[in-house]
Amino acid sequence: MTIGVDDDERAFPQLEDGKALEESWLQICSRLKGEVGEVEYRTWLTKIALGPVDGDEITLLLPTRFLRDWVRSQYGDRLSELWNQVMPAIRRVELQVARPGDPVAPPLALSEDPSDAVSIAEPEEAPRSAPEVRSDLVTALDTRFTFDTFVVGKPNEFAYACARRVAEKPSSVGFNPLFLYGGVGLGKTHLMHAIGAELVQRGNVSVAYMSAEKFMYRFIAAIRSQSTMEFKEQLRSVDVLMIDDLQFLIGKDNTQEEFFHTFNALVDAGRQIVVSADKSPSDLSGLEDRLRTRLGCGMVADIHATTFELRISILESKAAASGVVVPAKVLEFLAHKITSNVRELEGALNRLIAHANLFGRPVTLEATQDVLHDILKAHDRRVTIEEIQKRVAEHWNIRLTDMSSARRARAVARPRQVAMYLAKQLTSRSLPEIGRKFGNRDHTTVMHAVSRVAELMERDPAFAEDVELMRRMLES
Ligand SMILES: Nc1ncnc2c1ncn2[C@@H]1O[C@H](COP(=O)(O)OP(=O)(O)OP(=O)(O)O)[C@@H](O)[C@H]1O
Repeated sequence: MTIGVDDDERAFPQLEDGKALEESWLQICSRLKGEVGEVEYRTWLTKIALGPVDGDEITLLLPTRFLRDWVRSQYGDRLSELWNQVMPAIRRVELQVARPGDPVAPPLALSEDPSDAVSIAEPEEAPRSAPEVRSDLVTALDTRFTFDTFVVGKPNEFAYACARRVAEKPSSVGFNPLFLYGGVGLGKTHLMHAIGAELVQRGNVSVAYMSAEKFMYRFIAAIRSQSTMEFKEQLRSVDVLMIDDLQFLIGKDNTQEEFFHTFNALVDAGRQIVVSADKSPSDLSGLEDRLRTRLGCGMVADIHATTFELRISILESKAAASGVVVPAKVLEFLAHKITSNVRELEGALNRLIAHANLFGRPVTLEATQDVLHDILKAHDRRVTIEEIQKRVAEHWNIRLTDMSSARRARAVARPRQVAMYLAKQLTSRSLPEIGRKFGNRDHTTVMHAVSRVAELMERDPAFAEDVELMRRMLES
């Protein structure tokens, strides 16, 4: 088959050949979608527009240099193969950045779902794993976190309603940015992923979700590799940008600055921003004033601590989804005992369910007390990290603020490590949670502190006695 293209003209082929080209493209899209999965397809591949054909070469156009490079590196070979299979006259595929005035066929609208439009057998091979391809900028959306699996109650109904609204009508006046805040493990990340999943499912939007920590590391990496322009371009080409745990940017002035510019560029271009943090914008001291002001300009929604009723509903829903029968008595017991956050509640229930499945025994109250012995013990003590920091600071005669400061002098660093060690031993907080309470330190710093203190306790009996004394005081 030949494609009627005048050599000098490099025009998008019209009439029959144009139609054939479009049909081939629909088939290729359908195959690609089956191979890479819905989310990835919508994020990256719907940005491609058909460009001109020149002899045996077709040009595919992308809106930015970054996208062009990304699509070339991730899908370039596959695109060539598919074109060649579907339309053997095409032997080469050229990927280019669209220039103003380029003759192009528009990208595929999502309403024209290619898999519906053309019936083609799905490929046999397993789809490429999304996290691998997206890890460079975005974290793949967790498919478990949807609106359907989010249990709504008084403490989170407002945040839930706002999240739904943004998912239904992104960038509406008054909802941009959407700022979700609340304590640890109360569902902020879950709601953000739910927004992303809904948006991707509904329409032709590209969604980027990442933690503020990842934002910073990507930014630093871009500076090192002298590719900040690409980083900016990549971020600014998305329709919806979601940044989780923004409090991580406190004290990271350069990254804050970059985020501020990205934020402005996106909002000015009518794109949606969703941000989460552990405090409201006005309480995020340590963030630049101008950023705090802009963050508070849209909709600010608080997720409150769970109530007993909400904890029960969440447990009921998760138990039902697992298929294991968990008696109401056990659910009530857990909802009474584990009040701090949903993540822990869920973790406890999952452990019970795993136990029941493994040993084929029914879940009873006795079994619960036995299986969750350590978690329940930690909750009985109810020692808080703040309390540990205060007692340790008093004992070693340092300022409480040094628990979160950047000072590295041993007289300060050692008691801080002891406090981290005790926080790990006496509370059920995870390493990242502990790190956050110690001036937003990384979980690896906490891990190092825990092993360092354990090692010192083995070597130095006087030090071990000090730490043990501290532990007894805190436990009593
Ligand atoms: N209302 C809810 N319904 C169902 N599951 C929930 C709800 N709230 C929280 N969860 C579950 O609890 C776990 C922790 O939630 P999530 O990670 O969203 O918390 P977070 O507020 O982002 O915490 P962090 O401050 O640590 O970032 C997740 O597995 C989530 O699915």
